[in-house]
This record gives sequence, structure tokens and C-alpha cells, in this order.
Amino acid sequence: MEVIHVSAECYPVAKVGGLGDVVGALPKYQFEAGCYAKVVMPAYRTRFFETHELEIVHQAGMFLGPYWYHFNVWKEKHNTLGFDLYLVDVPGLLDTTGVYGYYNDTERFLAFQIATLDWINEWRHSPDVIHCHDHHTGLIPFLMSNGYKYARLKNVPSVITIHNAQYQGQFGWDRQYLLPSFDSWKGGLLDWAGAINPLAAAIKCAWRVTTVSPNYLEEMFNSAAGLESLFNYERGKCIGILNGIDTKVWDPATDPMLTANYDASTLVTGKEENKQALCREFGLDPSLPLISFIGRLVGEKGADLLPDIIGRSLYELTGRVNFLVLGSGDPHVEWSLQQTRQYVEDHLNVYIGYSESLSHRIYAGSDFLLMPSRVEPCGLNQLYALRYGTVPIVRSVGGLKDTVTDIGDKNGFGIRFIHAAVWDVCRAIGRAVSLYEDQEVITLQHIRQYSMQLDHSWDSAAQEYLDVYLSLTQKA
Ligand SMILES: Nc1ncnc2c1ncn2[C@@H]1O[C@H](COP(=O)(O)OP(=O)(O)O[C@H]2O[C@H](CO)[C@@H](O)[C@H](O)[C@H]2O)[C@@H](O)[C@H]1O
Repeated sequence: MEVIHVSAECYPVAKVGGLGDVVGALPKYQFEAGCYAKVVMPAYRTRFFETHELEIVHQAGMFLGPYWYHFNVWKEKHNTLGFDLYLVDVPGLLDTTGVYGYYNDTERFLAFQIATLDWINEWRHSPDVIHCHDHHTGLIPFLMSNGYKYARLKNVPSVITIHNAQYQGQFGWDRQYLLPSFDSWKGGLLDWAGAINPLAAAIKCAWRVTTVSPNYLEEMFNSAAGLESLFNYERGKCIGILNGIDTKVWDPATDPMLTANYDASTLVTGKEENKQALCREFGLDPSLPLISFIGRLVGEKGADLLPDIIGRSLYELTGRVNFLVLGSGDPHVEWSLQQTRQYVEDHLNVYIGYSESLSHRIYAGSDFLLMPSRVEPCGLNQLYALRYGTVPIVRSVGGLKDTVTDIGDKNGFGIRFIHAAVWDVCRAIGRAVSLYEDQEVITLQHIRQYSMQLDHSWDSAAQEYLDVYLSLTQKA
């Protein structure tokens, strides 16, 4: 079975968030399970591109509407990621140092999708499945079934995995001319609310739609950033598959980014050493419980609530708790956090930016990880926290609800709250601090030990995806 994952991100080549983690891990586990999984992504000029040995496997030209672009497909020579990696290079569009946020992102990702399909169209054989991820690759299922020049790929099953339905990649019909020609009777498949909507088109045209957790799929039927009715209409082909984590990359026993390595049996001393080093680095008192936040500083993650959450908790729990924030995003949230820090600098530190290695050290050195998300399709941070013996404090939403059981319930190992509201988050923080201060420290240690042994690896999810592919290839 040959499966082509098409994605805008893949760790460690280029990662902005969880999409990169998933596409960097799932194909590796699928490959190990006997499926010939490959990844195709843009050839951004990241460190990976500059430092790995690559060879050109395809060179051609393509039209983006009336504009002609030359493109190359590079292959990473030594299979260092555990699967074949192909980088689509469209000079002038995709040779950027970053992934998103350019004025011409629509053109960039259109070019990526067209070049990818043009290339696959030239192969002597057809792949068994094309697996797209998020809206950046959402037009591929439509083009495969309706684009004139891709008629050869009409019978190749396509799958779209939705990592986040908030982002849909809409653009106006005035830019339809950028698309390769297609059966105009089918134009309605591209449309949602009067615009070309790549995510909606993918939900309509892909053979199977997956979301990254079962509970997130349930939420989509009622609240999906405008796509609720479409999800309900296409309900029959939707399935929620819970993300896993790459337990080889995220392993406190071997993680080279940590101050000290540890496993469930050396957890107490191991975590303590990491906490001491982290607190020293950020000027915080290591004897207090440390609650951290890692992520994009956007409303979806509840990051705008952080300044008030931190301010109120420090008022209610005077001198009993510390906070550490790592993230970047909304400039106003970044500014508010910096301002808050000025008032409470003994109890809060903030790192604005992106740092993979710091994130690992925070997962290991913190006592609790806070996720006040308004929307969380799956969430990987809580899974990393569990693996590193850090207790997650999460809102009961999306995949967080699927993966975290409250300490009040049988075999619970996390703290859950219902509302993305300051008072409710502060109540949860109060519970966390009590747990930490509890004289019977054994309870916290027991929870940590238990959570480190939970299995969130990709093994079972990789198999669930293989089952989806099999059901489609038998149909094709
Ligand atoms: N400033 C920073 N420095 C270092 N590392 C940082 C960082 N900001 C974020 N990260 C890292 O990025 C990843 C974030 O993953 P998430 O799953 O939480 O979020 P994201 O919203 O991007 O993903 C979307 O896709 C994923 C994958 O399907 C879903 O789990 C999720 O719910 C959905 O919103 C983690 O590896 C985290 O450590």
C-alpha cells in the first residue's frame, strides 16, 4: 500500500504547530507497520533544507493561471526521517524561510498543490491513496476528481485530515483563473458562502474525512466555523481518529534537550533537576508549583485570558504559585503578558518566540501544563505533558476531553474545567496548587507515575488510518 501524505508542515523539516508533529510521526509509524508512506511538502528554505543531502527527482514547468513557473521536486537522499520525503520547490513562491504569513499564501499553496499533482500525474503508476492535511492541500481531492488534466488520478482515493477547521483558506472567485481548468458544472463543489473554500471543497470531494479526535468531530456537527451543515451532510464519510505522539522523539529517558533524563522510576529526582534548572534560567522559586503554557498566543488557545488568569491566581494564591509562558502570536496578547510580568516578575516569566528545545525543557521541568483552549481539535501538548510526568490542567473541549481524565474520577491524572472563563480556570489552578501542597505528596507522585505509563504512541492510530485506506482501496 503506497500512501502519499501532502502537507504544509512536517517535523523536523518545518513545524509551526501540531500539524508538523503529526506529519513528522504518522508516516514513520505507518512505514513500520508495512505501509509505504511518503511525505510531499514545500521546499521552504529551512535549516533542514540547507543541511540535508537532497537530489532532484523531477523538473518541470507549471501554470498558475496565466503565470508560468519552473519547479523541482527534491528527495531527501538518506531516508533520515524513516520515510521518503519529497520537497516541492517553486522558486519565487515556496522558497521562503517561513511557512505561513506571506501576502501571497493563496498563490503559494495553490502552486504547491498544482505542482504536486502535475508531478504525481507523470508517474508510471498511481499511488494507492493521497492523504491531504488541512486547507493548504484541500483543493487536491477536487482537482483529482474534476481537473481535466488529472483524469488519470480520478480513481485514486483521497483522504483529508482536518487538524483545525477554524482555518479554511477561503479566497474570492475572482481568483478562480489561478486553478487548472475543470468541469465548470462542478464549480459548486469549490464554493462555500460565496467564496472558493479549500477546506469545504475537501470535505465535499475527499473519499474520507478524518478529524484528529472523535470528540472534535462531534463538535463539528454543531460548531465548525460555518461548516456545520456541511459536516452534517457528509457525516457518513467522517471519522474521528485520535492523534498519537512520537514516543521516540518525546521520551524523557532519552530526550537530548533535557537537563536530566528520567523515567517513571527516577521521576522524582529527574523532574526536580529539570525544574531547578528551568527555574534558575527564568528567575523563579523552584519550591513553588510551576504552571506553564506553551503554544500559539491566539484566541483559539485561550491565550488572551492568560494575563487575567495569572493576575487573579497570583492575587488569590499570594506567593504560592509561579507561571511560565512560551509562545508567540497575537501582538496584543504578547504585549499584555509582558506588561503583567512587570508587576509580578518574581512569579511569572514569559518567553515570546518559538523554541523547540525550551518547549521540551518546560514539559519536563513544570509541575502543571495549562491549556485554557476555546477550541482544541486534539491537542498534543497535554500528551507530551503526560509523557513527561507533568499534570495537565485543561478545558473540557475537543481532544482534551478524549485524553484527560480528572483526578476526581477513577484513575484520573489531570485537572479539567468546563468554561473558557477566568474564574473557572482559576478554580482549576486552585485545585492544582492544593494537589501540590497536599502533605500526602505520594498522590501527586502516583498521578505522575501513572500518566507517564499511559500509551499515547501512534501505534493504534496508525492502524486506524490503515484501516481507512484499506476500506477505500477495496472500494476503488
Ligand atoms: N512557541 C513555541 N515554541 C516551541 N514549541 C511550540 C511553540 N508553540 C507551540 N509549540 C509546539 O507546537 C505543537 C502544538 O501542537 P498543538 O497540537 O497543541 O497545536 P496546533 O494548534 O498547532 O495544532 C493543530 O493540529 C494539531 C495536530 O493535529 C492538533 O492536536 C491541535 O489541536 C490543532 O489545533 C506542540 O509540539 C508544541 O510544543
